[in-house]
Amino acid sequence: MESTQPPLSASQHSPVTELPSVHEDPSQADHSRLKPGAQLTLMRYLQDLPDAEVPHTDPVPPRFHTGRLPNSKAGDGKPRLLLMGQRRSGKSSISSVVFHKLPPSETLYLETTTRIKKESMHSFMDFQVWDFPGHLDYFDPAFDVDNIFEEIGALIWVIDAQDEYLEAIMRLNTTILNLQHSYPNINVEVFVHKVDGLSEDYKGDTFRDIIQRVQDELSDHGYENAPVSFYQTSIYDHSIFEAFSKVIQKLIPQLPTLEALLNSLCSTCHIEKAYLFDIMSKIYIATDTSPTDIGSYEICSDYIDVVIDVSEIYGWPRGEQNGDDESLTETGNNDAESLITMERKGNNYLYLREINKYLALICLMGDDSPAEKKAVIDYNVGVFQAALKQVFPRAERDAVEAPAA
Ligand SMILES: Nc1nc2c(ncn2[C@@H]2O[C@H](COP(=O)(O)OP(=O)(O)OP(=O)(O)O)[C@@H](O)[C@H]2O)c(=O)[nH]1
Repeated sequence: MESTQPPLSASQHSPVTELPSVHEDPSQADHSRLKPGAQLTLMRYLQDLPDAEVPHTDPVPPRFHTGRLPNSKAGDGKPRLLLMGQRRSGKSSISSVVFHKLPPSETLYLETTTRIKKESMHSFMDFQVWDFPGHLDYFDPAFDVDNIFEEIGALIWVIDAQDEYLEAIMRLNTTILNLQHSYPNINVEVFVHKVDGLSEDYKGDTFRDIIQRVQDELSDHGYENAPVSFYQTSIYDHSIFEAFSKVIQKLIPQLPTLEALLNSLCSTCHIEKAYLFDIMSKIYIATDTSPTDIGSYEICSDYIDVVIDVSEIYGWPRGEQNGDDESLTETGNNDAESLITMERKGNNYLYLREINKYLALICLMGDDSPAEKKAVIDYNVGVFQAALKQVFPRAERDAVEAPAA
């Protein structure tokens, strides 16, 4: 990794450790069991640059993940997140709250989905969200199953925890078993949803019961270690964003690189927790590897809301401001930054820096990170920002080509 600026440390002015190399996963090399479409992964969507392609026969592993699978064809399709589950389980509500900022209470007025609703999301990576009607039997011969599941990123199965869930589990298992031969690598993400209405004890019992039933039934059919993950979610708190963050993170091949960069930044600047947020959806696409607690995510997520609200009032059209100044057009915009104090078990600091058009870095700092270190933190975050440009070149290119209106 080439960096024009040597980084500084908050305590001693020593360089930040060099960016780690991330090698291609050899287990991904053999996909002969899969249908051609299933061989594609999200990587190729992420950085659709000609120079990001890695020839299959290249004996030298790339130093950084390139955003493309060696055997993938160049295409302009987008990875899909499929939202499936029983009627009224909350699929449309989830999509509306996370991606359209619909206030949760207004989901009461959402109409039943009668046909597959396909939406494209444009952010640091482009993807599609397909919202399925609850009653649909997609394994009916009338449906082109390959067309639905071919370029899928994740299958999100929503189960209403406040309702009778046995049939939902049965349909989920049927779907997993049907898919396992052709698409064994699909991530199945089960959202045990609407947990807001349940008592703590009942919530835990229901969650465990659902996991047990799904796993038992799958192993009865000889399918051990199915790639299924479970989350407790509700649109009335941050849990749905947290769950979506984890789903999306699995689709980002550069995640280990991002985590290593954030770890490095945290240790150099004495930051307790750092999140890289997708501003539009408030999904965090990476965080450092120190333990995450929902509380720190909530603080950061609320802070993004404040910053967005303020910038909507006082913001300016950045495209016009950039002019020809190369240092500005490189990142697509001026850096927006702020440092505020918060009363939360002492003097904690929140530091936000807009990284590019799509991403913002938010850091949570404890007592030992007072404002006087801000210059050093600024500098190191600048180094982090420069490194990120190499990890997500496409986001930068978009920011230059299509400045925000
Ligand atoms: N308590 C609670 N209610 C929720 C939650 N999410 C959704 N709901 C409610 O569940 C009801 C059904 O939500 P929808 O999003 O329409 O469900 P759907 O799965 O899209 O339904 P179909 O379109 O019929 O397949 C609505 O009244 C929502 O307000 C949640 O997290 N908690």
